Amino acid sequence: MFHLRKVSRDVARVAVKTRRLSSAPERSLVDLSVDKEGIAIVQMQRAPVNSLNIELMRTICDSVSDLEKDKCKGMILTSASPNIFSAGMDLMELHNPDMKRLEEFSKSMFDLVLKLFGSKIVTTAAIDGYSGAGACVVALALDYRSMTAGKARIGLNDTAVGIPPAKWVADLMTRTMGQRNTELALTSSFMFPAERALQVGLVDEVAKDKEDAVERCKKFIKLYDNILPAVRTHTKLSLRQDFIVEFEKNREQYLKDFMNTITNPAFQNGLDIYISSLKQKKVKAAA
Ligand SMILES: CCCC/C=C/CC(=O)SCCNC(=O)CCNC(=O)[C@H](O)C(C)(C)COP(=O)(O)OP(=O)(O)OC[C@H]1O[C@@H](n2cnc3c(N)ncnc32)[C@H](O)[C@@H]1OP(=O)(O)O
Repeated sequence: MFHLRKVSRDVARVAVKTRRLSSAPERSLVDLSVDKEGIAIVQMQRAPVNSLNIELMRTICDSVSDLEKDKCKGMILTSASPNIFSAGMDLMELHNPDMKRLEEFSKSMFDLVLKLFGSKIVTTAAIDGYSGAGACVVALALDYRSMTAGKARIGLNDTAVGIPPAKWVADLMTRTMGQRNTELALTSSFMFPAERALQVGLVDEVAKDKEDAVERCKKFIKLYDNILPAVRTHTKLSLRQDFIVEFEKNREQYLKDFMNTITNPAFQNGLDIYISSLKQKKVKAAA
């Protein structure tokens, strides 16, 4: 039987005072700070929309590794962009890609999802704005999500972009929302406002603004204050092991499938149109 007791975590190295790690140039895509309680804020700051390119994904991944090494209590993934959590995968990485870079991109995406999903620390997201496709996948890989009410939307709109969701993506969503809700969400590419996302289990709480969303994440992380970190991690990972093992087993195939989808001329034609429509929207808005 596990003995649950109040533990004094080894946060001294990280929590003596609020620390910023964003001064190093390779860290400029995220602002990373740790408060005196050992809770880290990993704030994406790849303007304008935090689209996930190789560098941003690697930076988030490395930040989480650092926080694990430092035995942080938990992390909150958030965004510096007002009204946007992240626009998902960087469409420019997918548009007429260089094959070597596309392979690196796919690997970085897999590494990030596995790092977050299998992280030893408590992982949360404060979602204050749009969180589509790849960004929704990233959020789903975390332990907890709070999302602001209002204009923010979250969902896996892969089918709308012309990407049939991979089995692992569907599995990840099913673990959180169940089979029926996942089927509806994936086939329709529905983008959920916070209240609807809460109803289907896509997010855990609705917040009134970003500050409230961050506070809710902190409160969630602190729920574990009375649980031994090693026991919590062991329990989490044993419950997630099936997904991780299956992913590692099929990783090469997932890579091939993703690369085949992206390099398919029909997908590239659709992407041309999609990117033009994004640019057009901007032109129309400016007119
Ligand atoms: C784990 C992976 C498995 C799942 C695979 C997932 C694949 C994907 O993630 S594909 C990406 C899906 N994302 C989208 O479809 C979002 C598209 N973007 C939008 O709907 C809107 O841009 C927005 C709601 C995010 C923001 O709207 P807003 O009006 O504030 O800004 P815009 O003027 O539209 O955009 C500003 C600027 O950013 C460019 N941009 C937008 N999204 C992306 C993106 N995903 N990748 C690259 N660039 C993006 C947009 O074209 C504008 O660029 P310019 O300033 O140069 O015109």
